[in-house]
Amino acid sequence: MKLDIVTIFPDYFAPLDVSLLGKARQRGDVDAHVHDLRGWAHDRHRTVDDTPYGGGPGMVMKPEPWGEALDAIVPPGSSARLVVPTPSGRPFTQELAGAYAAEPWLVFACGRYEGIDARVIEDARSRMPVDEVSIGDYVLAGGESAVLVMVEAVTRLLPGVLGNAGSAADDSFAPGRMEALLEGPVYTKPPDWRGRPVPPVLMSGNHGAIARWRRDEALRRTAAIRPELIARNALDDADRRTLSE
Ligand SMILES: N#Cc1c(N)n[nH]c1-c1ccc2c(Cl)cn(Cc3cccnc3)c2c1
Repeated sequence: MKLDIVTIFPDYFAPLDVSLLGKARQRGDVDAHVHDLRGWAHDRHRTVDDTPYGGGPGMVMKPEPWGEALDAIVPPGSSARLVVPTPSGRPFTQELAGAYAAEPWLVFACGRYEGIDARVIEDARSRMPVDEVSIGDYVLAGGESAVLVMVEAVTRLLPGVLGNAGSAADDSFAPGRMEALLEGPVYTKPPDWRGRPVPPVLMSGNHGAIARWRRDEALRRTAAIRPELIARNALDDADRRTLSE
């Protein structure tokens, strides 16, 4: 996968060089590049913002630097999808992360201030698919944190990145039977810690009993914390018995 990120804070993306994503980059599984938008701002002060037409608080990101940046990064006719974080975007979900993981090339536009001049998105839509996406119902100061979240959620789904292909498939919101159950508790050594034992079933070696216990814990946790997700799952009689306890 090819990733391009445009931002006025390139240092925000130093985390892309660590952990699993860093290894994926070193292996060449992910070809990621971070671009400083100010490289396409040509005045002495590298200005990227100006006052909003119609008045109002704050500043708006000028269209010219963005237009030149996207022209330079995405040549006409190439196959990039532009993803623009915005508080008013469609929700970023595990399903969307899965769709993005199948894309050959994602370009992320990180805005700041009160947002990017709307004509930038309009112009980009004339030559590439554009998604305006929000990572949640809270307010950030810009798009960088959202892009870090989306890049992590997407690249961990790429083959070989996790190093354990099965774990992405077992995610709380991965497609499949447990597609919307919250993760249950996990344990590791020691078997007893501060007088707190690991649930014996997990050391029984009975894989059927372990799977049932894990699903029951996921059902109980989901019913307690996100009851609205229960209906999104295909429940069997054993599940319904657990939830009725
Ligand atoms: N994704 C997402 C997301 C989220 N979930 N919260 N905030 C954002 C987000 C994304 C992009 C920008 C850009 Cl560009 C500027 N701001 C600051 C701002 C704050 C309030 C109103 N207008 C602009 C952004 C906030």
